[in-house]
Amino acid sequence: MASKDQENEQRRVDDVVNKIDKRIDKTQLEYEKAHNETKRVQQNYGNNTSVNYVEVDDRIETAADLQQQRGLVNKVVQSESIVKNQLDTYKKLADSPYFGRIDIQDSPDDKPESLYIGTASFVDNKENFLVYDWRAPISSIYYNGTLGKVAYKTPAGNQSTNLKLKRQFQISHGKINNMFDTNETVGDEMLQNVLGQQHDEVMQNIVSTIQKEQNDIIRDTYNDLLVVQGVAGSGKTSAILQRIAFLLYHSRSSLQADQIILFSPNRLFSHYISDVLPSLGERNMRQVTLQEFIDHRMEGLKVESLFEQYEKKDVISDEAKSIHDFKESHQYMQMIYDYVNNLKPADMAFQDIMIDGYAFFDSDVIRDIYASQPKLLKPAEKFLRTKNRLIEILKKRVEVEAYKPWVDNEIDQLNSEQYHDFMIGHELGSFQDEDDERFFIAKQIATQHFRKVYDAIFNGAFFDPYVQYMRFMHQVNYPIDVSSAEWHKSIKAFDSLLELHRIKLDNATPLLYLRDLMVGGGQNRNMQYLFVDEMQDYSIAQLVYIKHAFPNTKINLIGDSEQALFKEVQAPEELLSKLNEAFATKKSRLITLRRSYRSTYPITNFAKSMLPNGDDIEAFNRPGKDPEIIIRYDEDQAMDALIKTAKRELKEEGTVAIITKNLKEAESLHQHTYHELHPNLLSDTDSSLPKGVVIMPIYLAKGLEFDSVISWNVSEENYPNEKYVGILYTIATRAMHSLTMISIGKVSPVIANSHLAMENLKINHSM
Ligand SMILES: Nc1ncnc2c1ncn2[C@@H]1O[C@H](COP(=O)(O)OP(=O)(O)OP(=O)(O)O)[C@@H](O)[C@H]1O
Repeated sequence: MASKDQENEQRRVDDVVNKIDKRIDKTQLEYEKAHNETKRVQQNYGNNTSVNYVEVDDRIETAADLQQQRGLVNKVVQSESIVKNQLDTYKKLADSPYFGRIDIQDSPDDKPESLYIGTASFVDNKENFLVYDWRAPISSIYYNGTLGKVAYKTPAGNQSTNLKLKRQFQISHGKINNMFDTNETVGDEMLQNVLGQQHDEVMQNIVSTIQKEQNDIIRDTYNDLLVVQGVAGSGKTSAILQRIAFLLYHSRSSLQADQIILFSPNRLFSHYISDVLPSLGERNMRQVTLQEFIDHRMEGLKVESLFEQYEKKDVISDEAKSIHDFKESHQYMQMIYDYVNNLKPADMAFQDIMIDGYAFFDSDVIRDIYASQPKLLKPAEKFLRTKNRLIEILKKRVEVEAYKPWVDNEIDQLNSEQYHDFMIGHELGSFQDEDDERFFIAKQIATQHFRKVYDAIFNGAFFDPYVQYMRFMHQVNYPIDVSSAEWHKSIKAFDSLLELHRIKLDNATPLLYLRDLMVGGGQNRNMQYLFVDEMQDYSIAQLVYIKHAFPNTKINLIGDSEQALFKEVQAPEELLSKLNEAFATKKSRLITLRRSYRSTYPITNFAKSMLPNGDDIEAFNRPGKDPEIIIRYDEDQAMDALIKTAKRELKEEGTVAIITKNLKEAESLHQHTYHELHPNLLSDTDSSLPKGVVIMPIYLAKGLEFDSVISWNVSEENYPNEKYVGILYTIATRAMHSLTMISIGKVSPVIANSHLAMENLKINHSM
C-alpha cells in the first residue's frame, strides 16, 4: 500500500484525535461541575437526614422531604455517571479512534463517501459523523460485505449500496501502526496479527475483527431461540459478548444490562470475560453459574455440583446411568408438569402447622381449603388462595385469642419499657379509652405468639415438596431398561441423602420445578435475554427449568457438542429440535461456526484429528510448533518431564496451564511439583487466574485459554476409549501457542488410533 495513503490517513487520525481531545477538555469541565453538584446535593441530603423527629407532623413532612431529596440525589448521581461514561468513551477514542473504513457509493452519479468505524460514535460540532459506532446499521457492511453491491438493514428497511473500499487499521496512542485494504469480510492479515499475541489475563473484545458468521450471531434480533454450535476456539463466547453490547445499543431505551443473564461455566470464566463489555463502553450483564443459581433456590440443602457429578461419572453402573439420563430429559420435566397439573388434593403432601406441640392448622383442614378453590385455577394460584385463606383464619383467631386470660396475664407482667415498645407509633391519648389501648396491646401479644404460624403460612411450610417429589417418583413410568428394584433404590437414596440435607444434581432441577409449579414463585419476569455458555454441559431438564425461571427471555444457547465432558455428543440439529420442543419456540435459528481461531494451525489440526467428524473443523492458518507428546514409563520420570517442560514453557510463553482429568490428579501434581514450580492449584471457588504455572482439572478450564498447555497423563489407562474424546479434545483446544502431552506408558487410543494425530505429533521418548 502506498505510504502516501498512510500519510493521508494519519493526517485524518490526527485531526479527529485533536477534535476528540478538545471534547475531552470540555467534558472534563462538565464532569467536574456534575461531580460538585452531586457532592452539594448529597451534603444537603446528609444535613436533612439529621432533623428532629419529635413531632408527628414534622416527621411526615421530613419523610416527604427526604423522598424528594433522595430523588434529587439519584438524579444528580445519574447525570454524573452519564458524563463520566462519555468522558471514558472519548478517552478510549482518543487513543484509537477507529479500526475500519468503508467507502460506499449509493449510485454511480454520487461521490463515494468514506465512513470510519470505531467502538463508539464521534460527532463533531457541525453534526458530522467522524466515527460511526460499530453497531450502527451502516457499520454492518464493514463486517458482512465484500467489495461490490452490498445490502444492509436499517430501521427503515433494507438498503443497498456499492462498497468501493474496505480498509482496516491498527491504531494506538493516536498512531497508525498498520493498515490493510481488503476484499474479504475482515482480512486474515489483521487476524493473524491479533491472534499471534500473548494471552491476556482477561478476554479482549474482537470488535475490529468480527467475522461474517460471528456478525450473524451478534446482530440477530429476530429469533426467540438462537443456538450457536461452534467448534472450540471459534469465538462463540467472544461473539455473544459482542452480541450483548449490540443488543444494549439496539434496544437502548427498553433494555438494561441487568435484564440480561449469562450462565457461565465457572467463576474463573466469569472473571475472565468481565472486561469485554466495559471495554465496549457497556455495563456487564448479570452472571451466574448453574451451581450458584440452584444453590440459591435450594436453601438449606447442599446440592451436588456438576463437578462432583463429573468426578463420579466413571463409577456409575449402566442402570444408574439410565436413571440419571431419564431425570435429565425433557420427558421427565414434562411428566412433572403433567403430574402437578393433574394432582388431586387428596394426593398433595400437606402437613400440619404446629405450634406449642399441637396442630394449629391440621393438614386436612388445609387440604379442604385447597380443594374448595375453583377447579380451573392453576395449582400455584390455588396454593396462593389457600395461603390467603389461612392468614384470614389466623387473623380472626388472633382477635379471639387477644381476649384470653393468658394474654391479660402477659400484659400485667409487662414492665413500662416493654409497654412503651408496644406503643411505638401510637401517642398516648390516641385511643378512645383504656380498654381500647389494652386491646391494641393484647392483639400485638397474640400476634407475636402466633408469629410462627404466620411465617409457616407465608413460607408455604404446610406443604412438603420433598415428599411430593417422592410420591411423583413412586408413580412415574420409568424407562424399561431400569428394573423396579433399581428405581426404588434410587428413591430411597434420594430420601437418605435428604436426611443429611443433601441432594443430587439430577434431582435438584425436577424438584425445584415441581415446587415452583405447585406453590408458585421462582420466576423472574423482568429478565429479557438469557444466555447459556457451554450449553453442552447442561441437561435439557436444567435448560427447561432455567427457561421456566426466566419466562420472558429470548434464549441464546452457545456450545460445542464435541466438548461435552459430562455426557455424550449430540448432533446440533437433533439438539435444536429437542430444544424447540422443550421451549415451544416459534422462531429459532441454528448457527454453526466451523473455523477455529484460538490455537495455531498445528494444534487445531492435531485436536481435530482426534474427532470422528474433525474434518468439518477449519483451522485458522497461524503457524506454530507441532504439539509434542512425551512418553515415560513410570510416574517419577513423568513428573520430571512435567517439571522440565513447565519450566521451559514458562520461559517461552506467558501463561502455562497443567490440565488434568480430575481434581485428584490436579491435587497430586500440585503436591509433587510444589517446590520446583510453585504452581497455583485452582478450585471452583477461585475467581481469578494467577500468573505463572496453574494446575486445574479440565472442567475448570472450560472456556479459558492459555499460551501453553501441558496435558497430564494422556495414557491408555487414564483415557481408555473414545468416551474420553471430549475431555482430550477440550484440553488440547485450550492451548493458543503450545501444546505438550505427557503419557505414563502407552498413549490413549483416542490419540494413538488417529493416524493423523500421530503423524502430526512430535513424539519424545527421552528428554
Ligand atoms: N473475530 C475474531 N477476531 C479476533 N480474535 C478472535 C475472533 N474470534 C475469536 N477470536 C479469539 O479466539 C479465541 C477463542 O475465542 P472464544 O473463547 O470466544 O471461543 P469459543 O468458541 O467460546 O471457545 P471454546 O468453546 O473453546 O471455549 C479468543 O482468544 C478470541 O479472542
